[in-house]
Amino acid sequence: MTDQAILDELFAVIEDRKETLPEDSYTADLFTHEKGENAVLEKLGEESTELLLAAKDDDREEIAHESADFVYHLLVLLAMKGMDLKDLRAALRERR
Ligand SMILES: N=c1c2ncn([C@@H]3O[C@H](COP(=O)(O)OP(=O)(O)OP(=O)(O)O)[C@@H](O)[C@H]3O)c2ncn1[C@@H]1O[C@H](COP(=O)(O)O)[C@@H](O)[C@H]1O
Repeated sequence: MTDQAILDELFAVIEDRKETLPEDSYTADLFTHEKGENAVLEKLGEESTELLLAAKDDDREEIAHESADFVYHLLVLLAMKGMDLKDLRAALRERR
């Protein structure tokens, strides 16, 4: 993946997992979880807490790691809601 396009490429992989539901995919597990969307909502809660703790520790490596975990789960949530990165970009653009 190129750095510039990494979010779009990750989102495309997430959409593919949503469509094909491979057995060995963590992403597919989130889409088919018995808790429904609560599975990804709980992960977002956990990841945001882990991000806050990393920030409080001033641990830049951990901040980057937990931010990536959070963004990945955020993209899964957008895909679950039938939304995509265009919605996120549009919301950000409206604020400029
Ligand atoms: N970017 C991610 C990604 N980020 C986080 N995660 C998973 O999210 C979970 C995070 O939960 P936890 O914080 O509890 O994780 P942990 O293992 O306890 O520890 P840490 O991650 O906090 O160190 C872990 O299981 C990670 O593997 C991800 N799982 C998949 N992807 C990407 O999604 C795509 C599809 O992956 P599969 O669905 O696995 O095919 C691939 O491009 C992957 O790189």
